[in-house]
Order: sequence, then structure tokens, then C-alpha cells
Amino acid sequence: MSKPVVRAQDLLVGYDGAPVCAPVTFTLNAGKAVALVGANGSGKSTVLRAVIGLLEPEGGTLQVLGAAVDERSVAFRTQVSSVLDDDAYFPALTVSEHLYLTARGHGVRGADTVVESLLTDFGLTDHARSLPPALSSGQRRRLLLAAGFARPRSLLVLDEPEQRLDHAMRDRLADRLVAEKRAGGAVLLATHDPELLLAVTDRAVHVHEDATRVLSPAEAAAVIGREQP
Ligand SMILES: Nc1ncnc2c1ncn2[C@@H]1O[C@H](COP(=O)(O)OP(=O)(O)OP(=O)(O)O)[C@@H](O)[C@H]1O
Repeated sequence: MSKPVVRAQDLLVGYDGAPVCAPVTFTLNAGKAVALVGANGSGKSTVLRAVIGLLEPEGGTLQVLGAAVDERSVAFRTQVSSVLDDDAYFPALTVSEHLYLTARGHGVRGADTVVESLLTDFGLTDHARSLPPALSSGQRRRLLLAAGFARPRSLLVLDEPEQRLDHAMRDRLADRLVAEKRAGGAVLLATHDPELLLAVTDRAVHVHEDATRVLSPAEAAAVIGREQP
């Protein structure tokens, strides 16, 4: 059997030696999706930051693609695509230049075709020549998500990808993530969206300061319902 794409065992994450949540244990295999759910500030983004190598764990074990996380390694960088922050764009590159650079930078063949297709799928064709600061926040979000799909990957890490998307785009994102799994990709996402959770994920982790628990998608959707203001 192939190794898990992500294996976290009693993973402790935090800042300056202070954990933000209880230790997290979960496994994510190829062709599957795991969601992190929990209240604002519970630690979901912090776990994701550790998985993509932006934050050193405070304790426990974390393996991505069968090895300790090393975001400087070529193998890691070529296989892990992430969309975490809203401002991770080049302000002086147009939407299409941004996607083209991402694709070409990762050695994608036929980058022109890939970019055209992403512009269509993410509803950005009319904004292909716009600079990111001139986009609406939802359009910028679409750009960042499109960039996450513009490059090869085995693991896709998304932090609340539903944020600022309209309903139609959320549905298209869900379809895309299901297709990602069918193609053998693994998806790890933090979300507050029960519909996205139920449509895409196979399992969820409830991130909490007292104890973290692995839940079914239905159980996790109920947790989101309870924790939403
Ligand atoms: N750079 C940082 N330095 C210190 N503490 C931080 C830092 N970033 C986040 N925190 C704190 O860590 C805790 C967890 O934050 P995190 O962003 O992981 O939560 P979250 O579950 O993703 O929340 P949300 O649902 O609001 O996005 C919060 O108390 C937050 O204030």
C-alpha cells in the first residue's frame, strides 16, 4: 500500500512555544479529502501552515509524502500546492500573467491552454488583463484558487477556499475538488462551509483547544452548525 500523503500523529502546533490547540492526529491518503473544522481561532490555519512547511511543529510527528516536511526540497515544492493567504499575488502582474508564470514556473506543458481553461472555469476571462489590486475580493480569491490549480500537485492545501465566493463558484469549486480526488490527488482544507464539506470530504478533524477528534463529514457539518454565530 502506498504511504499516506499526510500523516499527523499528536501534532502540536503553535507560536513561540505555546500550542494553539490540542494535538492533532489524522491521515490523508491519495484520492481523499480531509477537512479541518473548528471555531474561529481554534488553530486550523496554524495546522495547515505546519503541513506546508511555513511553521515548525511544537511537537508530535508530521510527514508529508512519506517524509518530514521540508518546503525547500524540490520534491515537496513540486507536489504541494497551497492557497492560504488572500494577498499572495504579484501586484504588477495581470491575472493571465500570474497564471502563466505559475504554470511555466512549474514546467507545465501547453501552459497557454491551461491558462485559458482556468480563466474560463474561474470566470476570469473578462479580467485576464486586469491587475489583482483592480479586482474585487471575490475575483482575487478566484485568481489565487486558479493559480493553485495551474501547477502539478499531489497534495492541495486550501484555507477556507469558500471565502468570498458566490454560490455558483462554490459549487464549481466543489466539483473541481471531487475531480481532483478522482484523479488521485489528495486535498486538505480548512472550512466553515458545511455544503463544501459534505460534497468533497471523506473525513474531518475537529480542531479544538481541549481535544481534537476525527469525525465523519456529517458529524463535522453538525459541528459547524453549532459553532457558527
Ligand atoms: N502569527 C501568529 N502569531 C501568534 N499567534 C497567532 C499567529 N497567527 C495566529 N495566531 C493565533 O493562533 C490561534 C489560532 O489561529 P488560526 O489562524 O490557526 O485559527 P483558525 O482556526 O484558522 O481561525 P479562523 O476560522 O478564524 O480562520 C489564534 O488564537 C490566533 O490569534
